[in-house]
Amino acid sequence: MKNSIVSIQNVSKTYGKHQVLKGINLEIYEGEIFGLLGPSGAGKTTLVKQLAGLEVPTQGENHIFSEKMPQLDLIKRIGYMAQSDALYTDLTAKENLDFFAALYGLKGKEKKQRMNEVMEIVSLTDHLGKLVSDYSGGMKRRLSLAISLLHSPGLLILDEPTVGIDPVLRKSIWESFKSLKENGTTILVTTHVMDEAGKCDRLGMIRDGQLIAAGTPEELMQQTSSANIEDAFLAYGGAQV
Ligand SMILES: Nc1ncnc2c1ncn2[C@@H]1O[C@H](COP(=O)(O)OP(=O)(O)OP(=O)(O)O)[C@@H](O)[C@H]1O
Repeated sequence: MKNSIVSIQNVSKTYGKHQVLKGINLEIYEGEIFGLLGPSGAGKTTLVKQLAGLEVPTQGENHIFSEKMPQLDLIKRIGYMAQSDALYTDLTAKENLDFFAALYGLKGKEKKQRMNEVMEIVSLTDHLGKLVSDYSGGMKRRLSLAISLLHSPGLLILDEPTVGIDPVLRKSIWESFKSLKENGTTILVTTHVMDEAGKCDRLGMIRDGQLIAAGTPEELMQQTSSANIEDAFLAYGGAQV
């Protein structure tokens, strides 16, 4: 039996008169890399923010680790990387890491070890002492990713983590996702990049607030007789992503 880590149960969200999410049902299982794909404005960020505990649904429920969100204890077990970096630019990377490590209750040797490990994963070890204002866009994304990993979360939610990151580094970041997955971390990632979508264990295609398809990349391509994910998405009625 697969262990469900994320359970989205009939979730809808309305802002004023605008219904942004429409009756979404989805299960994400332990150790999966699940990709959420969809055009701009489809509702991906709205959904992942709910899963990170930053928003609540208008209808329906989200359960993480079998418990109803939002809940402070659950939030501590989730790593979240938002679409825009939430960094203190007038501090160094190390000072940023120190700040977030303190929020997660990391101290002493453990803190130092985790800080080194996460900076190693994102290849920023040599830039620990640099002011974040002197970081490039891609370096800031990587630092945000390092911060989301600090407390070794069981569920990692990444909203377009590789925007502004060059292909070589993107490849190495995806390799780290794979090793995190092998250690049991469940990863939910939103993306526009088709090549990344193909690396996910399963994909969910979202359009106009509705989940229009979910399955492995192979299943989605087979069901639509498509040669690639982009064509499968278009066949499901998705707009250009
Ligand atoms: N706080 C809010 N108040 C009103 N409307 C909102 C709010 N947040 C999101 N929306 C609207 O909800 C819709 C979905 O936005 P969302 O950011 O979830 O899309 P997305 O799929 O993540 O897009 P992108 O790929 O561009 O990030 C958009 O029309 C957006 O304007």
